[in-house]
Amino acid sequence: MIYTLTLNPSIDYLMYIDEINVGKTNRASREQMLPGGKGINVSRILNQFEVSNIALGFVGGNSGEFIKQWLQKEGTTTQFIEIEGNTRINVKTKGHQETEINGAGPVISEEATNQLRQQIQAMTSDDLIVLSGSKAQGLPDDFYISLITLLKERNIPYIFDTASQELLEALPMSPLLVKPNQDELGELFGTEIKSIDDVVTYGKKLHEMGAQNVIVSLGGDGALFIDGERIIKADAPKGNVINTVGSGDSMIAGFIAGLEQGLPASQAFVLAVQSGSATAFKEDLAEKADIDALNGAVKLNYLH
Ligand SMILES: Nc1ncnc2c1ncn2[C@@H]1O[C@H](COP(=O)(O)OP(=O)(O)O)[C@@H](O)[C@H]1O
Ligand SMILES: O=P(O)(O)OC[C@H]1O[C@](O)(COP(=O)(O)O)[C@@H](O)[C@@H]1O
Repeated sequence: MIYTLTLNPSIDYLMYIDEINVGKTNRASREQMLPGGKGINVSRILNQFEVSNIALGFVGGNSGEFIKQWLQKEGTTTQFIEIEGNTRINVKTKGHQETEINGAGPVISEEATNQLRQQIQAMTSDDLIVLSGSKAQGLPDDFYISLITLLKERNIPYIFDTASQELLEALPMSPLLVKPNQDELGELFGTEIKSIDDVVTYGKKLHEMGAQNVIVSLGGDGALFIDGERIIKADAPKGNVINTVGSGDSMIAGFIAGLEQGLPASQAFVLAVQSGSATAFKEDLAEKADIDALNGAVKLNYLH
C-alpha cells in the first residue's frame, strides 16, 4: 500500500485579489476553500491515477472534518488521527502575484504522536510512504528523522519532501525521491541558486549524499531529474497559469504513478512534470484528463 503522511494539514483558502495593500482593508473578488497539505495533495492526485493509497496525519475540529469529508467524497481512504484543536487555514492570495500565509496549526500531543508511530510500525517493506510538509507544533525537532529511522529498520521505502534541514540528515537513509524546489535547494546548502549549472551542482550533491532519485522543480522553467545514471532537464509545458499551489505535490504523485505503471524513471519524471503543470493550469489540483491533455508537451534535454 502507498501511504501519504501530512503532519500539519490545512484548508487552503484562496482569495482572488489583484493587489494587496499592507495596512489597509483589502477586499477579494471571490474566494474558495480547498483541502491542503502536501501529503493530502499527493493522495488526491494518486487517486486521479487510480493508485490506491491511504492518507495519514493529524486532523482536528471543523476544518479537519472539511478535509476528511472532501477526501472521502473523492474516494481517498483516510486513517487520520483525531486531535484537539483545529486544523489550520492557509491563506493564498491570487492576483498579479501569489502570496501565501500558512498557519501554525494545532499542537500535537504525545498520545497522538505515539498513535502515528504505531501506524508506521504496522507497515511492511511492500509499502511506500510519502512524508511531506512542515512539522506540526509539539513534535520534537527530530521527529521526521525518528520516523525515517523506524522506516529504515523495516526496509520501508519512503519519499521525503520538506523544506527543513532534516532533509539533509535523511539522505544517508536513502530516500526513494526528494523534490526540493529551486529556493529550497538553495536554503538547504545556504546558497542562492542562480543558474541551471547551480541546480545541477547542488542537485547532484543530494544524490551523492544518498537520495536515489532527485527532482528539483523550477516552477515555470520545468524541472531537473538526477538518478546517478542521467541528468535530465525538462521544460515545463506552456499554458495559462491559474494556481500553482500543490504543483510540487502533484509532481511527486505523478512520479509515483509512473513507477506504479512500470515506466522507467525518465518517463515517470515526464509524468511528474505533466502533473505539476496540469495543476498550475487549474484552480484546484489537476484531474486525470488535465494531465493527459499534456501528453507529449514535456520536452526533455539530456545533460548527461
Ligand atoms: N508557471 C508554470 N508554468 C508551467 N508549469 C509550472 C508552472 N509553475 C509550476 N509548474 C509545474 O509544477 C512543477 C512544480 O512547481 P514548483 O513551483 O517548482 O514546485 P513547488 O510547488 O513545490 O514550489 C514545475 O516543475 C512545473 O512542472
Ligand atoms: O506544510 P507546509 O510547508 O506549510 O505547506 C503546506 C502548503 O503546501 C501545499 O501542500 C502546497 O504545496 P506545493 O505548492 O509545494 O505543492 C498547500 O496545500 C499547503 O497549504
